[in-house]
Amino acid sequence: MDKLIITGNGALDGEVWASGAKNSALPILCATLLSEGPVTIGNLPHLQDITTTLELLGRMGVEPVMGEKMTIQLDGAQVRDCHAPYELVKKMRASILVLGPLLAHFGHADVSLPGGCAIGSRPVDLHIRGLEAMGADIRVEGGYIRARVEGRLKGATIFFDTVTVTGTENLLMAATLAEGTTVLENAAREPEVVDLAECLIGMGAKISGQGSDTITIEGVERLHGCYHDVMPDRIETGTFLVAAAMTRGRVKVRRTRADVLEAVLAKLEEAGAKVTTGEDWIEADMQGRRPRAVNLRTAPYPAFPTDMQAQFVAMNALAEGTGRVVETIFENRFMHVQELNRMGANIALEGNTAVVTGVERLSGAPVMATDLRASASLVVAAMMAEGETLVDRIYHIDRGYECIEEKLQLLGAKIRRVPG
Ligand SMILES: CC(=O)N[C@H]1[C@@H](OP(=O)(O)OP(=O)(O)OC[C@H]2O[C@@H](n3ccc(=O)[nH]c3=O)[C@H](O)[C@@H]2O)O[C@H](CO)[C@@H](O)[C@@H]1O
Ligand SMILES: C=C(OP(=O)(O)O)C(=O)O
Repeated sequence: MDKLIITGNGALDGEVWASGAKNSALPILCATLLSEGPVTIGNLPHLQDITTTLELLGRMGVEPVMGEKMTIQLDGAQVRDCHAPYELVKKMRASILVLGPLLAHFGHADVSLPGGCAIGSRPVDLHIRGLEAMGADIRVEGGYIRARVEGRLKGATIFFDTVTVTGTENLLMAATLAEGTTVLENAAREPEVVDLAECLIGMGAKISGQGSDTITIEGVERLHGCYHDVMPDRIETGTFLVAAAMTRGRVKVRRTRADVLEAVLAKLEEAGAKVTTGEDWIEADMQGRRPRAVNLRTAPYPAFPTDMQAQFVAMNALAEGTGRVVETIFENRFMHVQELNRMGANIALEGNTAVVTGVERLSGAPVMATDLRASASLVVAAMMAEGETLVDRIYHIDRGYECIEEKLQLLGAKIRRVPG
């Protein structure tokens, strides 16, 4: 197992680029199962989760064709086996996103239940209820979701009890090939849902309202190929900007979007960063100042994203004052707290709230990555800790951050990978 070794080196300074968004690329790869022609996807990030998804689609019969400039072409017409096995689904929860497309296009799907993960129980009951409302017959047996439909799915009005990102994406994809109109109410407004909808529209789907909490889909009989570029990764972007704030430095992220990061940028400004933005870049400059601790509460978009919570806990750990960080999406997304405390942080957990009192210094220590963003928070903290930090189990970080050590080295960090 590879490890990262980081030596605290003070202020980051420089420019880096954002990769394509993992949480957009994964649903878009699954959406190609709906197509009857080649879909070409550009700006795909080079990540373990992408490799796992391509392996999953490959098992179904879809052979990726690699093109120039990191493009990949996939054709849903090649599908011959509508089955997502446990051994792949357990590696990556987003595999559940093949359920809606397979059922809508081929009338059946056997998809392993993803189960929970380190951050929470992560149920998929709303995906199943929505597909049932569209006429599917679904049984859960032997750890698998076995879904069948006679003819086409039927359009329906579906109200989500809770805002669910993958639930919205699964039903959005299923509805594109359903008979009649589907209305998704209390739908997720996340930019990655909008990116998926735009790709589906390119494939010939009739969708309106994406980005609002009511999405309307007029089903069509078939979808065709198209070209689509994956949007920039707002969470990777935010992680680099927090690293600037944490280290009292300056980081400019290029090839990104400021309009999808408003809640995060507002918190960086509250922490004392000078934030400037352009058409496709964002810069955070702390001008040597220590950050001020911020209070925040995670919630569905456009509120503060749960995927940035751990990184802000790390920043608060070295900030001036005390910040209260409330996690409302996942019941166990504070695994980084114990590891940060081992580095000298002063963080107390009170139910779903981390009370973070900033300390003057953190010290390097051997720590363990427990999930994707927890890992990112440890890396960010290590860059400002005294001495050396060894981050173990970094396969978590490789799921979501492309070339993490190369990009941080560009900014002046002392970080290297040690093969395990
Ligand atoms: C709303 C939200 O912030 N979603 C986050 C969630 O998306 P992801 O799609 O993984 O999770 P959901 O959005 O589906 O879950 C949101 C909430 O709804 C609940 N739920 C979900 C589906 C379901 O069928 N039943 C149910 O009860 C979950 O337990 C959770 O509390 O994790 C991703 C990875 O960290 C983040 O990128 C998303 O921003
Ligand atoms: C937890 C994450 O991803 P996943 O839903 O794939 O586990 C994330 O992107 O922060």
